[in-house]
Amino acid sequence: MAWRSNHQAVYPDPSLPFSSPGCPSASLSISSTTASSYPPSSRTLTFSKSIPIPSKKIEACNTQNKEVLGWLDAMKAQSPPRFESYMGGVLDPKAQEAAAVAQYSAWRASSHPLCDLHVYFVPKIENHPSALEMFDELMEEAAGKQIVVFLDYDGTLSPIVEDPDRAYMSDLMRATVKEVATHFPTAIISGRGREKVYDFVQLAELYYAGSHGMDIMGPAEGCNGFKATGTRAKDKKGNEVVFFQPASKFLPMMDEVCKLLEDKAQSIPGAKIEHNKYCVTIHFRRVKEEMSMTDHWCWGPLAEQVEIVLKSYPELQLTLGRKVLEIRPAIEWDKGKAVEFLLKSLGLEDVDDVLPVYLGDDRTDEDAFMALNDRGKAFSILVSTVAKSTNALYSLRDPSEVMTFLQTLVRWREGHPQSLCKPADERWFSPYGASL
Ligand SMILES: O=P(O)(O)OC[C@H]1O[C@H](O[C@H]2O[C@H](CO)[C@@H](O)[C@H](O)[C@H]2O)[C@H](O)[C@@H](O)[C@@H]1O
Repeated sequence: MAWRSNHQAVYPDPSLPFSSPGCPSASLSISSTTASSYPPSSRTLTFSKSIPIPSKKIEACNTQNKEVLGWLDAMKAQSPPRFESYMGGVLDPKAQEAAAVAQYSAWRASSHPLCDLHVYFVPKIENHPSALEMFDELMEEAAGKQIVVFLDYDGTLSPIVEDPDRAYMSDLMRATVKEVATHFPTAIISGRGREKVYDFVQLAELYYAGSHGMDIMGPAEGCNGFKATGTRAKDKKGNEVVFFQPASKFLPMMDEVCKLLEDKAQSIPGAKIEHNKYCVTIHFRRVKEEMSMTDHWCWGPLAEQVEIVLKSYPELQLTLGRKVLEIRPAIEWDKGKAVEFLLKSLGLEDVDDVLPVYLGDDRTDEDAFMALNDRGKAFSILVSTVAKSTNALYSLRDPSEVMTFLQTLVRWREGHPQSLCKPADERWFSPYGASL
């Protein structure tokens, strides 16, 4: 396993033409190995030291630390951005809304005049057509293949909410996912701890990969170089299951880091530290973005605390999500590797016979989109209400469209009982049916 010691944030989103207020924009530069494509395959982005940061923005973020400002700027790029015209200046609210609507419809149309035009707020846009509108075409590709479904949790199966402990999925979504799992091998791949995401989903029919894929429960036999290690157990059929945890030796370190951050965050209103086993998540969503007369704590000082802790742990790295910074082991393992691992473990790696479908909303899902793109035949679907730079080929707006898509997939499967999809592989079993 290759190790990385990397305290630069990975996957900031120099997204589209937009920059956000508050923290500096255009302060990121992509390293030479990655500049040709975004998101880059090696994911080592560096922050430019040369671009001056306006003092007003430094004040607003209440930090002068350029590295921290870079993190915050990249984190903000994950959220719906404000629209700035190329002529300079932020558009007024009505123009912003119009720009957002025009841009989004261009982004997810299968073809659109804006795609070929450079207009003042949309430079050029790649298409990520709606997976619902393209459904029939997609299913032509699926003919005769075993579909495997991979689902992210937050923002995909459950709507994004202020309190991460209350990110419930609806009963209808649960019933839909359950139906999906009766027809297709299905796995949930989440940044959350595996047990936590299972508590939300409560379905025994699925595979679960928590901590951004660093905590997988699956078949024990291992395959293609992945030696199955870890705690073993038996499922109901007597199949041996294994917990695959490539970062297991980091657990004491993650406990330590979580404790340190909890101590630091307790005096910061709105800050929340979430222990996701092999990943510690620092939530900014309920922290004031800028300092005010009454709030002396804001994003800048919280991020500075994160930096202080991170500096003492060279074996860990920082990643970004939707209003979260995350600290995780600097190992070469991510959601993309987890997808590959699961496909291999399930004997479903055959590119010609198997069609993986991955739905996710976050920067961390880009690793899975990239892995599937590398594989060739797969459907990668970004869930987003705004136009974003992504490796996904298709898009869906929100969890409600995700549910419609999954229901449509189930109905399609029911209408094609013989001609499509192989019978379930004997090795396909539910690890959560095991008495653990
Ligand atoms: O991989 P995922 O299943 O998408 O998990 C990614 C992170 O999701 C959660 O945070 C996000 O959702 C919260 C609830 O809606 C929201 O409050 C937060 O701002 C979002 O970033 C989860 O709490 C994190 O631990 C996951 O890493």
